[in-house]
Amino acid sequence: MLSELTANAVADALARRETRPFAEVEAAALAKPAAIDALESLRPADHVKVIAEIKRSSPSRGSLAAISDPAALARRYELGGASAISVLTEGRKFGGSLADLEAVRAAVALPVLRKDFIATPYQVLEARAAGADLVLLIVAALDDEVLRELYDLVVALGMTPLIETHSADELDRAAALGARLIGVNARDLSSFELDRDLFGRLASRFPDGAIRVAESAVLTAADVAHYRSAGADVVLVGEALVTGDPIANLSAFLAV
Ligand SMILES: O=P(O)(O)OC[C@@H](O)[C@@H](O)c1c[nH]c2ccccc12
Repeated sequence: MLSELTANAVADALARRETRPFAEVEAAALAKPAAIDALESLRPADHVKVIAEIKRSSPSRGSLAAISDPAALARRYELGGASAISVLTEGRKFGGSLADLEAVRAAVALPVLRKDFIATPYQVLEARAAGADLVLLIVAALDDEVLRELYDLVVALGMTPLIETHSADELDRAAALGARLIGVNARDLSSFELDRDLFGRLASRFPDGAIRVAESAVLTAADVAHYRSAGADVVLVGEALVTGDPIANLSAFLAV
């Protein structure tokens, strides 16, 4: 079942009146320098890798941090050893924007993820035009036909799709796409409840060769260790980094 949050965000995306014509965004996307190869940056290593997220607020946690200068925060993430930066671009619930992503892109050499409720090709083109290297696609939000269309477009534009799942069935759908980078979100987008053990229960279902990302619910190094021992190659962390000292937290997480 589609959560209310996801359903509303997808409805917003589908209903948006675009200010820039499709052809113009497409041309801007195609004119960009090539995207960074995020599969290379996130390749499994003998240490866990971190995707560090820029997130002002969320429906489950309310306001987290003001973040007046996302570019400065992204530079701290880079300095602290993050392997990629996630930028929430959803405005209504998460307080983000594509302008945040553009500012981050200009400030760091790391791959940048557009984290949003992506439901249309227009949003994918917009992501590339803003300089994104990765695009999040949430399996629960998309039927297989649209998921395939968006996945193929992300790849055709030279970007990497991060496929978000929250159940065995969704993980199987991600595998059927041929996804190389798959996340399990510990947060249930309907109830907002966290289940740190979901990743571990699903870990054996990841397709061979896929990079395994544990998303959400990392507050301490012990949480990172928990995910790592369950098989995570990468952890995606928001709250702990925007509310705490990002450099100190990153160094603790990377030492796991
Ligand atoms: O702040 P946390 O618990 O570290 O979580 C980060 C990230 O996983 C979370 O922001 C997220 C994961 N999937 C999403 C989909 C939409 C919006 C947000 C998200």
